[in-house]
Amino acid sequence: MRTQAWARGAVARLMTPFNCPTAHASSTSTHLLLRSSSYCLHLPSRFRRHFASDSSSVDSTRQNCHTFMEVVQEVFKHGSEHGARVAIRADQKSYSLGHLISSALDVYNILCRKNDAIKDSSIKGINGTGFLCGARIGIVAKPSPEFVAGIFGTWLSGGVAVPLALSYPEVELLHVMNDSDISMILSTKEHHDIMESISTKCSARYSLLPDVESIPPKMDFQEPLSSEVASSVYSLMADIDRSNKIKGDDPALILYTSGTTGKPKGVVHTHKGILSQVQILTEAWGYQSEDQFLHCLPLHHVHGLFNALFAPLYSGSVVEFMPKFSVRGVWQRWRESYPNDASKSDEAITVFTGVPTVYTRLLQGYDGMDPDQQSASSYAAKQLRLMMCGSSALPSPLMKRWEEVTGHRLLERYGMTEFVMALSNPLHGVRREGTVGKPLPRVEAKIIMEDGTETKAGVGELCIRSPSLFKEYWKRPEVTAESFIDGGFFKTGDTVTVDDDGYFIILGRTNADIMKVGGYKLSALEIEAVLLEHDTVLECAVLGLPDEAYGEIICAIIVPKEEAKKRAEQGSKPALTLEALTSWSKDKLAPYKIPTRLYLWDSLPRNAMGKVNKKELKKLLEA
Ligand SMILES: Nc1ncnc2c1ncn2[C@@H]1O[C@H](COP(=O)(O)OP(=O)(O)OP(=O)(O)O)[C@@H](O)[C@H]1O
Repeated sequence: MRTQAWARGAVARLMTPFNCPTAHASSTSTHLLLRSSSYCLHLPSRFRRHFASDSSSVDSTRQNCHTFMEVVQEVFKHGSEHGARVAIRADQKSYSLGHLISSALDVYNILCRKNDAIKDSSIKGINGTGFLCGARIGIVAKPSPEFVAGIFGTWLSGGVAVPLALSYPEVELLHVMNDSDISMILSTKEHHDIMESISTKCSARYSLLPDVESIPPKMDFQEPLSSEVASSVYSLMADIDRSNKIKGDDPALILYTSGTTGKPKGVVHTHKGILSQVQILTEAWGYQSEDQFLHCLPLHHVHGLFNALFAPLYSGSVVEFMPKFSVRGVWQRWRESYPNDASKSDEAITVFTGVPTVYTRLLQGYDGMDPDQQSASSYAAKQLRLMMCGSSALPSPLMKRWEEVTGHRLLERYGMTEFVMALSNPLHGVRREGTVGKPLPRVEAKIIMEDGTETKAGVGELCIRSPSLFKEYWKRPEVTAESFIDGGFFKTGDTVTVDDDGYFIILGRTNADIMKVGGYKLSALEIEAVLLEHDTVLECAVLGLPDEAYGEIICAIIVPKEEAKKRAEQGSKPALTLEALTSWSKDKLAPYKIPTRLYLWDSLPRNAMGKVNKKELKKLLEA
């Protein structure tokens, strides 16, 4: 029987003496390891349970867990097979949960070694436990196993992980780092120089994330971990856990909002909240250990982090990172998964989630393919189990076209940095276009009108209560206090209504998408949805601009489709005029909803999540 090299490496690394409070506890298990002579025993079959669908014992122990890391530890403890199963794929390599944990323990060691320095520079005001006492650890890495190990290692150490965007310009990165008082930055070789220099500027420590070892290509990934290695790694984690007990209420994560309506705010999530959220998503969307996710989203927002990473890992699914979204790459990956001969590859993708712009771009790519490739692509996409969309409104024409091409009626859901996901169309049942469905399990939603009273069917502000609600805005106690109404419901700032069957309709951000025109309150999202039905329109953003007579006037910024642009260039005329748009809109929109100003642009400025910052656009247009 083979001994797994990575696991032996992990054990060797675990023998590194710690200069931290947990060192003594940990050394007990390292002594045990020193005495073990064989790593080749397999665990008894009763421990070889299925990762997610296993029945009694894993489930019941999981229910007693208060943190995501406790769940990871439980799963690892309950079966060596689980530790050896592929959890992540990236750059043509596969990584098991065991590899991730082993690397997380390395990160723990790094943080232990720099413990005093980290604590010195960590600020008060956060009630964390563990040896890091809630110090913020910035994680700057592309979507990769190193990123995941960085988060796990931070959590094991009692730190608060702050995933940072690689796309941020230096000023913004510095703003977030200074705002969250980062004590230490963990990054990878690729970003070494810039991160080292930035860490100096914000007086933070800096360290490289250790490389995560991958499963050797020829190794059967189902081969169980040797029992002694598995139990040694587990007992070390248990030691850490005993002496470094992290509580469910402790802060675990700070994520920054997209900044669509103002300067990004740091949102603090607890361990308990994170665990609740992954359980809610697993239950609602049927995530399972057979699932394989193709992940092409940034990891500093909830969509990429929870929906496409934490919840799949919790469910025992495989997450395959495609760090740079590529239209061609996604279609190709689906075609490889399901070659057009009724076969399915072992690594076939089953779940995909994206923002509306991702689906728009995938359709553009599809339109550029030859008929054979189109048919192979449609066939392959149809075989996936689930395709989801969210983070901004999914326009009806896009939803319809996607369904024609792939057979998938996209599951649209609604979420926010502050509570992750709250409303969703169903996995089974009617997915209603133009709506974001109903509250997820254990989530409560109510609509509060301007006078402060609740309405069951009218228009008002959506308020959410959920076990996954954030703890607070980082260092903004007044803003936190103002964001809640009685009973602990969070005010989302989104104006919504419901249809006759209780499906929620998002009318938009109250302070960016709700326009006040001549006494009417209008939803920019509703008008955008109609304009997108026009043959010429590829993308659009509708917003209100100040006007003396009407309060605001409706302005539409339209990105025309390529063919329309070409036709217009040939005829030396604009792709669309305001007159033409007005006449086309007459039987689709009430007269007071028809835009009175039109701009034709080549593209819309979007952030990493594909969102348009209307506040910035307004400033630009007003100027
Ligand atoms: N399916 C959806 N349809 C319409 N809007 C959505 C949908 N999903 C999310 N959103 C919008 O995204 C918002 C949440 O995004 P996020 O938490 O990133 O904050 P933001 O509003 O973009 O930024 P900030 O809070 O900094 O202004 C929601 O409040 C809502 O306006």
